[in-house]
Amino acid sequence: MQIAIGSDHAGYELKNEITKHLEESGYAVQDCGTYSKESCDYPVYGRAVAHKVVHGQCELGIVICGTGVGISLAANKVTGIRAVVCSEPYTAKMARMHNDANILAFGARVVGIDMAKMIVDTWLASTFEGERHAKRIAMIEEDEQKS
Ligand SMILES: O=C(CO)[C@H](O)[C@H](O)[C@H](O)COP(=O)(O)O
Repeated sequence: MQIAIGSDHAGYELKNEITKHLEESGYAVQDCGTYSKESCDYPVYGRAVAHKVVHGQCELGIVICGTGVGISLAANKVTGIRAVVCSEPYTAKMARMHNDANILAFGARVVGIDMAKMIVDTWLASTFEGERHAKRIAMIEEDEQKS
């Protein structure tokens, strides 16, 4: 599976750790930047990961900033993206099972490396349940088309 990953400067080091973890777990990772700890703007990287996902170059995406908030807001501006901020595995699991989240976000200033790995592993191991949840996702998509 191809996974797109991106971060701003605040998430740069955690992005590298998570990339290594994903590759060791057998995933192919497309790194959308940033590529240093120099201060930069999270919308650039949230958008880049979101485009990889909506254009089918990657099945899923992971975005990291200080809190996960800014970069997920940016990703969610791209039609078809459902990005969620998760600080623990339960929300990550439900975000896949009920919300079919196609981008996972978290904050490098919020979670440590071990928690981040648990969040990522749980999210990737979970699958969308469909049924009543599919109807609700369709409602969100309908609203997206209207706005
Ligand atoms: O968007 C954010 C806040 O929700 C992220 O945490 C950013 O990484 C943060 O704003 C960057 O802050 P900095 O003071 O420029 O390092």
